[in-house]
Parts: sequence; C-alpha cells; structure tokens
Amino acid sequence: MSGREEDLVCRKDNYSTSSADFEYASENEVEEQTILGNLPGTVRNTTFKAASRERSDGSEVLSSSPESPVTTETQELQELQKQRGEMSPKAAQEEILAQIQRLQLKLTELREVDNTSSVGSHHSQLNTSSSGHSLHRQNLESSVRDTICQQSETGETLISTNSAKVGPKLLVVSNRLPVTVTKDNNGAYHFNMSSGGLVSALKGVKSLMPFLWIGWPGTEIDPNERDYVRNKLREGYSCFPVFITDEQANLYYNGFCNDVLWPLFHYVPLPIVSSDGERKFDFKYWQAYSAANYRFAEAVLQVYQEGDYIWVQDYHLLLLPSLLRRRLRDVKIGFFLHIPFPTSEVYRIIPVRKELLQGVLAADLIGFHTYDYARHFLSVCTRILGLDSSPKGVNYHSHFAHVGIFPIGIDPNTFHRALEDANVQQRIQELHERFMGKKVLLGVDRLDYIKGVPHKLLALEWLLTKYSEWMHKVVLVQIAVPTRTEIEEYKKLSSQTNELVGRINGKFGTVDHSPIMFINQSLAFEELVALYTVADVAIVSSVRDGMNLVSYEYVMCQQANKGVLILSEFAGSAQSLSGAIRVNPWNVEELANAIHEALSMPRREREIKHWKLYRYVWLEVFEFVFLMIYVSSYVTTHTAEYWAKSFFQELDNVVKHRDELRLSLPLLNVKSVIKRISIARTRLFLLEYEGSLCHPKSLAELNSPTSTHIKILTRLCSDPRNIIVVISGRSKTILDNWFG
Ligand SMILES: O=P(O)(O)OC[C@H]1O[C@H](O[C@H]2O[C@H](CO)[C@@H](O)[C@H](O)[C@H]2O)[C@H](O)[C@@H](O)[C@@H]1O
Ligand SMILES: O=c1ccn([C@@H]2O[C@H](COP(=O)(O)OP(=O)(O)O)[C@@H](O)[C@H]2O)c(=O)[nH]1
Repeated sequence: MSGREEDLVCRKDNYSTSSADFEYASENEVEEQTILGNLPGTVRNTTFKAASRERSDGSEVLSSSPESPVTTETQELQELQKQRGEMSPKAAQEEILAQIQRLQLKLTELREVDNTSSVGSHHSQLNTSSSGHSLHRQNLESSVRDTICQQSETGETLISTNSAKVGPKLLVVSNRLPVTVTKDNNGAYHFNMSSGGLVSALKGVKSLMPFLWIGWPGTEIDPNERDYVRNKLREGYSCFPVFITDEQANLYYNGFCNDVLWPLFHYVPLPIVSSDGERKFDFKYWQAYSAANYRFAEAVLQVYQEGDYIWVQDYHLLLLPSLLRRRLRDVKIGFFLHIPFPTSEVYRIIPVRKELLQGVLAADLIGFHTYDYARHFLSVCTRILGLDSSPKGVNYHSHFAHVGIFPIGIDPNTFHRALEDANVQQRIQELHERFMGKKVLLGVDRLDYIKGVPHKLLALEWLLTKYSEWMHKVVLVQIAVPTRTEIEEYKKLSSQTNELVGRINGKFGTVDHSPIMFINQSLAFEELVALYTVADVAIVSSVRDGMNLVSYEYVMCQQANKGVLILSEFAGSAQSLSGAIRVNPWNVEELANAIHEALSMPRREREIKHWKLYRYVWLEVFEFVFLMIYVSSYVTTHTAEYWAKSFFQELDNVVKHRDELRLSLPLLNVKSVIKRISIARTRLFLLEYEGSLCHPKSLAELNSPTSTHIKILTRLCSDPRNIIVVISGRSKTILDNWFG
C-alpha cells in the first residue's frame, strides 16, 4: 500500500456522526472544512480545496494566456518553498499539492487553447506522443508532469480531464465501470465493454447530453500505467477510472458493500462473527468504504464543470452525494438505489445508519424501484434522524431531498434483434430438439443467497414427489452465475446448492434423464436468449431482489411460446408484473403447486397472462394505435431507456424547483426577527412540539417537555401581546397534561 492509500484509510477514533453530514456553510467555511471529517490526510483536503477554488474562479483560468499562468504558478511554487520553513510540514505539503492541482488545471487550459488552434484535435488528453504539440509545449508539459510525479504520493498524476466547456454533461458514477480492464501475461491491457442493463439504459440519456462514466475498473492498476489506462478509457469509452488497490477493494467491496450492506438491505441479518471469529461489522470495512467513496468524489471533482449533472448509482456510493455537496454547493446530484431499501426495523441494525442516510440525503433526487422502498426510506429518515418527511421527500438542513419511484426495465430492442438472428434461431431449434417431449423450467440467477436458488430446488423436489406424473417429463435448467466467490456466505451457498442438486438428481434421475441441469457459469447472451425462448416456465424465487431483470427478459422472449412466469412476491418486479403467478418462495409447497399450475395451464390462459406481462415490459404502437392517436412511434413503457430518461428529467425538474424554493423561502435573519418582535403589538408564535420543543430525535409518545421549556412558555404566555400555539400530533389528553 502506498503512502497515499494509507492516508486514505480513516482512523477509527475519528469516526463520527458528522462524517457524512453536509450542513451548508459559507464559502469560507467550506474552504476550511475537510471533505470527510473522519478522513485525516493532507492530500485529500488539498485536492478538494484546489479543485473548488479553481472552478469557482473560472474567469481567471479562462483569461490566462498560454505562458503567463505557468510562470506565475512556478513563482508561487518557489515562493511557497521559501515559506515552507515557516509553515508546519503538513500545511506546506497541502499548499504544494494545491499548487500542483492548479498547475494541472492550467495545463488543461493550455491544451484547450492549443486544441482550438489545431485542426481536427478535439481532445486534450495528456499524450506525450501527440505530434500536434510544439516542442515548447512538450517541454512545458513534461516539466509540469515531472513536478506532479515528484509531488504526488502515489506516483499517479492527477490530471484534470476537463474538456472545453460546451454545455453541461452527465457524470454517471457507479462502482464498476461498464468496461472491464484486464492485463494479459505479456503486460498488454484489454478493454471490454459490457452490455449490462445500465449501459443500455443510458443510451437514451446520451441523446440528451454528453456523458462521462466514472467508476472502478475492477482491478488494481499499477500506478505507472494509470495514465495510459485513464487515457484509453476516456478516449475509447467515455469512462473515467477511479483507481483502488486490491486490498482497499477487498475491504470496501467484499467487506462493507457485500458483507454488510448487501445482506442487511436484503433482510438477511448475518451472524455477528464469521466462522474465523472475526466481527462481521468491522470498522475497517467502514473506513475502507468511506475512503473509497472519498476516492470517487475526488475523481468526480477532477472532471466536474459547473452545470454538470451527477448521477450516483447504488449502495456502494451512499456517502458520495454529501462529499460532493460539501465542495460544490449548487451541484445537481441524483442518486438511484438498485437494491431494496429495508424497513426501519432492519435498517436500524446498521451501526453507521445515520452516516449513510446523511450521505445520501445531500442528493437532490433519490430514486427507488418501488413504492415500498421509497416509503421505507422516508420512514427511516424520520425515525432515525428525526427529520420531517413527506411522500415527496425529506427536509434536511434546509436542503430538500426529493424521493421518486423509477422502476427500471430492459432494452427490448436488444432482445428483438437477438431473436431475429439466424444463429440464435438455429440454437433455439437445437434446444427444442434436445428437450423434445419434456417441459423446461428455467432459473437464471447469480448464485447469491438473495436469489432463493435452494428454495427453487426444494420446490422441484416437492413437485416430483407430490405430482409424480411430472417425473422424467420436467427438467429444470438452472443457470447459477458465480458471484462474490471470496465471501464466506457465498461459498457456503455454493456448497449447499451443489449438495441439493446432487441429492435431487440422485433421487429422481435415471440413466436417460436428470431433473436438474445445473450450469454454474455465465452464458453468452445468445445462448441465454435461446434458453429464455424455449423455456415453458421461468421461476424467479428471490427472497429479496431490488427489481430482477431476468423476469422481464423472459417475458420478452416468450411472444411465440407464451410461457408462464412464476415470480417471488419479494422481487421488485412483482409489483408491476401482474400476469405472473406470484409466490412466497419460503412456502416450498406453494411454490411447487405454482409450478404444477404453470405446467398444466391451457394455452388460452397463458396467452392472457403473457399479454398482461408483455404490455408492461413493452407496448408497441400498432397495438394501441386507435387509442393513442397522438403517438407516432413506439410507446415504450418501463424500458431501461425510459427509466433513465424519466429519472434524468425529474432531476432536472427538481433542481430548477430547488432554486424557486430557495427564492420563496429565504432563511430568517435572527437579529431582525428579534427587533421586529420587540416592537410588534401582537405576536403569533406557532411552535411545533415535535422537532422544536422536544428533541428532534425523540419519538417517544411520553417524551414530556422539560422544565426549561415550560418556564419559557410560561414567560411567553405572561405577555398579553403574545399568542402561543403549540402544534403536535400527540393526543389532546397528553397535551392537556403537559401544557393545560
Ligand atoms: O455483481 P455486482 O457488481 O456486485 O453487482 C450485482 C448486481 O447489481 C445490480 O443489480 C441490482 O440492480 C438491478 C437493476 O436495477 C436489479 O434488477 C437487481 O435486483 C439488483 O440486485 C446490477 O445491475 C447487476 O448488473 C449486478 O450483477
Ligand atoms: O449467464 C448470464 C446470466 C444472467 N445474465 C444477466 O444478468 C442480469 C441479472 O440481472 P437481475 O436484475 O435479474 O439480477 P442481479 O444479478 O442484477 O441481481 C440479467 O440482465 C441477465 O441477462 C447474464 O448476463 N449472463
């Protein structure tokens, strides 16, 4: 671990409630604050200070001539070096690093100037082989870069990749980049673009404005190779990497994200100690999580320009909105949670429950897949932070975090295209022949304990026992994609599942037939589409699932076959897919009965059910042309693209509204209020009991006012000019007892 990374790990003793808090402060105060109260270290503060100063002073940067700023900066640097003797080593380091950051920004500006005068060059990446640069410029660049390399503790150059200001862009921030970076044995890097849900979802947003994707490349990159990887990602994929060491990633991603947040958000309170006797909730996980969120914030600030929109994705980055808000007061931040938000009774288990809420509440818009998740979130904010909330959102330190429901979908066109592909059709044909005379049940899951794979296997066992007519006539094809294999619970699940598969196949299998075809690897997309198409029944038995895209994908591929979807009521998609047979996967018998019902269902009933499902996933206009005469192309409902566009539009809307709110509700000036009160002939005091007179965090029904409160109220009441109204949700009897 390098010095810088050590620096990023926060100290346990500094861990405090205020860490993720983002109370507004004056500009000066903001400059003085550390970005994360519990993260010590000079590099962080300096980087942020420099970034925000420079950006709030865009005119200075833009008016700089190509030569002068660097000279000025160099002089400043020399001046600083002189002063260093008078400064504490920490302060001197901070100042030097701040200077470096400024130099980087100046350097970027120089390249912008250079680019505007060189035909055909639009990007200003740090590229020493660029032939368009003059010798002078190259020398300048390398000398600046040398300075940076000498000063940077990681050896990594902190390049600002700001491009010329051409209007706002969307910065999408997610834990993983949609590009997988790998290094082969010869040391060559490979970049593979993934085609996951978010990638297709953002296609629509792309047409609204340019975007840049910020995230972890999924592997540790050697500090000397980071510039190369960064440039490749930026130029080839519109991505900007957040570099995290494997050790940090293990604590942050495997530890806090996937062994603390993931289980609890999915209602799985894991044992307090692991099998090796280690505490499950270890503060080092939390520290790594905070440090990683800090890293992401740092990356965002390197590319952020005023007016940009930032869209943070998922539970890995709950602290990020507040980290950004502290530095960029008016920044437009959206946050979307892809997994369930649990009820307060579960959420409150998390030892850092307040910090996480405070972190995310700095967003302007917080999105969830379902109404229930949003409702849980609002109630948690009230119960745990004692905040006022309404169905629209939460008020937190004069900032209103809007809450909205945006159910994600899939990209139907990708499936349509695949289904038209000759190879896929060929494969469908082969599979039909392979499963001739049998009914195919299909499960497609990551091998995660939330997916309820054992529940499904037990239900199949029950089916084959109770409805023995299906024996030898049914096959369950279960795709179980290995995931998070380093985590103990996942290892346990894998061995349990293997045992169950072995047991059931042993019990009901013959030489010619195994009831379960267990595929413990991920499949190529075309193979998956072919399987979706031939399956008579798909079973989604998740014990909790944010949404579950597999259920939608199955529906898309069943236009011919009209297969039946069995869907756990605990999957987010169950809230919208009314054509599915909904089950409680914990009731194994009920699940087995549902499989029997699906296998026996007549074609007509299947058609009706399928239509209900399909029209949710994707409506085509010709089917509604007489009803919706104003619509001239596809009516897309609940697709991935619609999800992204509607979230983004709502974000845009709420930030505009935010400004209106600010104008209409200016903060009162305490001095002038006192002055006015003292001269007023009649004064009306409206006092809310909860939140004003009693402690805001208290919800106890019998939390009576203190003697101080009573004294103050009595004094106020003794002045005939005062009218005092106490507003409370408590019963009249209680209020009479207290104030009567
Ligand atoms: O394998 P990971 O990188 O750890 O991530 C796991 C999956 O997380 C996301 O899934 C969640 O979002 C889906 C879309 O909103 C939702 O349908 C699902 O219920 C959630 O669990 C991510 O989208 C997947 O690609 C990851 O595999
Ligand atoms: O071998 C496979 C199996 C599944 N998937 C994809 O993985 C996603 C699973 O998403 P879902 O929301 O159902 O659950 P998650 O795994 O995100 O929790 C779906 O888009 C599947 O098409 C895949 O790419 N390869």
